[in-house]
Amino acid sequence: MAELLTAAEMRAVERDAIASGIVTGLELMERAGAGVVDAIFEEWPDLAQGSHKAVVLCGPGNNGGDGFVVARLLQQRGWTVTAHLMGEADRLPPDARTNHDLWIGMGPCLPLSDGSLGSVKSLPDLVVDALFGTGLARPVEGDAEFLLGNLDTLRRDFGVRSVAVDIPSGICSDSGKALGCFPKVDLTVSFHSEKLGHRLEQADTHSRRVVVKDIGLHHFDPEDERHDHVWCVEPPAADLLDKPVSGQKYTQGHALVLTGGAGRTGAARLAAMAALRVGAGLVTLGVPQSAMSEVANQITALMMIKVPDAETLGELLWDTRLNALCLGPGLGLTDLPRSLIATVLPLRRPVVLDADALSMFHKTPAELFDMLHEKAVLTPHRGEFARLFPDLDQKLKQEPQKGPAYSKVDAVRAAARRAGCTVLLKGADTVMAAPDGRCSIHSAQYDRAAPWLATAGSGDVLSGMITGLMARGLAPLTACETASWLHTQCALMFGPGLIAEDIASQIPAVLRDRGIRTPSAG
Ligand SMILES: NC(=O)C1=CN([C@@H]2O[C@H](COP(=O)(O)OP(=O)(O)OC[C@H]3O[C@@H](n4cnc5c(N)ncnc54)[C@H](O)[C@@H]3O)[C@@H](O)[C@H]2O)[C@@H](O)CC1
Ligand SMILES: [K+]
Repeated sequence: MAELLTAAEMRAVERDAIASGIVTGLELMERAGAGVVDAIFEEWPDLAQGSHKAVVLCGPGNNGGDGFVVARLLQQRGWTVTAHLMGEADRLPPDARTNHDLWIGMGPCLPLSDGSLGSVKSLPDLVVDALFGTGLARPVEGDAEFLLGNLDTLRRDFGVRSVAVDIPSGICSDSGKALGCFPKVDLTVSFHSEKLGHRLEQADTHSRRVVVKDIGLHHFDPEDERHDHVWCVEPPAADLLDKPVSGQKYTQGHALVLTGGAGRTGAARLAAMAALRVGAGLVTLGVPQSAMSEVANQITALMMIKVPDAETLGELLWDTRLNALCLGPGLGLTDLPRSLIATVLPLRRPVVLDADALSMFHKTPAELFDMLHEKAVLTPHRGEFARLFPDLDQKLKQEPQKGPAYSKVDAVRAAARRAGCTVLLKGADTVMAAPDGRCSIHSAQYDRAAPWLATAGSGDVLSGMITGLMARGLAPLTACETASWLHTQCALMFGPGLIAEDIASQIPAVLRDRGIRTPSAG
């Protein structure tokens, strides 16, 4: 998986490299600027030919320094470039100052003003946003705010292209939140690794695309035992999803999904089908008396068993082959579900709690947390998260006044620690964390945007996938990562018109696509 860095981690990587003597800050800045120019020409090959006009907006820190490198390299390609500096050249940090001084020997450097983007009669072909990067500390105001706000209009109405250096200015690189205003750019070019802010919140609304340019720094090792890095979920390895050729159904686990009463069993059936499709050997629905005939009429490969009360469930779970459970989808909010949960959790078996199983504890979250354990997974959407962790949700909601802002990663890590289990907070930026601090983000954004996944029952399918993967023996966080990727991939494979029933039906195609062998090929 690919690392996602905070600003502090990025600074530490840079500091270590400079201290070791393998590179200087000035060399890193040169590589960063050259990376931006390469990315511009890769994105728009027509700009690589001939002479064009660029405006480079340079801020008061090293992001601005990168901007001066870009200005110089474009000018050397025969472009007409104007740089605009926010603040005083004397106050630039040393490497940025050096690049500023190199630039003023080559072309104009004007103070940043509300006219920096030119007039309708003299618009540039390209605007480079190098105002703020990982050092954004407070909301953007004044002329910078005005200019950034205009970039989208220039793109839409006049075809002016825009590129952000490192991150669109105004977006906090640790949280993805806007501090004041933010631009909408065509392309963002970051360095070394993506930052959290490229994946959190509505990241793909401020940049249509992000590319990362290598600047010769050291990457973290995914096998590193340290728990403080955040990882971006990537496609799971085929052998994680494949089944052993000689296996029989019990080697792949037996999941139990509990349904609600009559008329409310659809959500659990969706979850159960998803658990079966991701490869659990057997999946049984635990059904109250009132819903027995409804469920019996709807299932074929799934099995069912009557679970009228907590006592029956307790007896059923003497069978330790029932090795993963799912409670919540359509379960209801009465006393019965509460007693079912109180029966399941002390057994410390892998379990997913979703939907009603979360909401029913909104007045007494501590009661739930006391029962949870490290094999449990909570899969709240934002509303359910707010009910269980109101203080964390409140912090997350607050409009930030300084950077780095409190992020979804901070909130989900705190939630996992408090609950003592893995927590997965759903969204286009799904954040999942284990109680020991390990954390990943699955991003259904940019070229993996899957808006059709926002459909009734979609979350139930995700819970079922996690349950099925845990039945197959995956650890909770790995099951969450794998399921989030599969869930989105199924939606992308199906395309527009997707409803919840379609998601799990795409799993075979997704598995084939991942290179999972068919028996005949084995
Ligand atoms: N850390 C690294 O390894 C590298 C960093 N590089 C560049 O350096 C950038 C980080 O540089 P800096 O740490 O100097 O940070 P920035 O250049 O992002 O900004 C910091 C400066 O902006 C001011 N500032 C922050 N928010 C403001 C606001 N809202 N209004 C007005 N002024 C504000 C700060 O007081 C400070 O002067 C990266 O984003 C990247 O572009 C690259 O040169 C490559 C290597
Ligand atoms: K920027």
